[in-house]
Amino acid sequence: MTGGSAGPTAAPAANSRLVLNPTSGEADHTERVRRLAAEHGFSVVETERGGHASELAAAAAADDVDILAACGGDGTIHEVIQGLVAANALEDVTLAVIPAGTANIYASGLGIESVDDGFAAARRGATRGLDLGVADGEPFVLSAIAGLPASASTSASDGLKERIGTLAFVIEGVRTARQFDGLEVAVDVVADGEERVWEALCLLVGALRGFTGPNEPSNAETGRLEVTVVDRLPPTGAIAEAVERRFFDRETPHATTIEASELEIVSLEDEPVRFSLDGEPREYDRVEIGVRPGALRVCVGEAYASR
Ligand SMILES: Nc1ncnc2c1ncn2[C@@H]1O[C@H](COP(=O)(O)OP(=O)(O)OP(=O)(O)O)[C@@H](O)[C@H]1O
Repeated sequence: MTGGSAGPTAAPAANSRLVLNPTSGEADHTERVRRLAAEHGFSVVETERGGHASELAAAAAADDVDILAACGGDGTIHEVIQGLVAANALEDVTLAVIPAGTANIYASGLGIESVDDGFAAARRGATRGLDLGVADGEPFVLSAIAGLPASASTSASDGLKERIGTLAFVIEGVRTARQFDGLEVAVDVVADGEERVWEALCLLVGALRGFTGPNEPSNAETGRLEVTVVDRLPPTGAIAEAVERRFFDRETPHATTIEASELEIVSLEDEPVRFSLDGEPREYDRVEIGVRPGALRVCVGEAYASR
């Protein structure tokens, strides 16, 4: 029997590979994902250490893989995309996302809430070209946040992360804001061809707009970054306002939100600016942030299409 089109092996017929981070989330997904991957025609490569997912993604591109699935949390997706960008392979490879991490914010935004959803989306084959943020040459899919303690993005409790995703990172940042003195940066933003310069306390740059968690609409197809700049103010209150502005869409007097195609951030202090890039800590004395519109071809779930 050759099998009907409804069978799990019907698609993808292409050269499909899955990069599996066995340590993501509860680290109990490996066996099941391996079985489902085999059923869906994906060969599997496992990461052995931090950063390995980037190398495996670049190797997949070199092997002419058409559909590359990233199985893990947002950190794994971040690394896989880094590898594809480094290999200059974004145009040749379609990304599939199989959520198995603690925070699966990107998957949620794609309408993919489970491992099964991820494989179903890959099989369905509906794709979108989504915007990719770029900070100092490094791609990010969710956000670049400066002005929160470096630990904020990673210290939120797992339960909190699971429930409210990105917001947890920011709330944790606000909670621990007393531990830092504030950010002194100059922000130069190009929006609609006009240039604006701020001295800011806190900066939230989203590649995906309104990307607050499950059930929230997302839009990564504007070709623009959503930039929230918080004026210099006593830290805790100002950041809380930024959070309200960014995540609850409330008007706040000290935060400005604009859509921009590029921005430059320069530290006005002796030390570099600490960023959280998709939850990963980074430091820059000066950084250019831009966007590659529609650069990432991604399999989306049915929930995404219905938005
Ligand atoms: N085999 C491995 N052993 C240890 N760490 C690994 C391995 N493979 C990948 N990593 C690291 O795992 C992290 C990615 O975790 P991921 O986001 O997928 O899962 P997570 O459970 O959601 O993690 P987080 O708590 O950071 O959100 C990255 O920092 C990556 O470098």
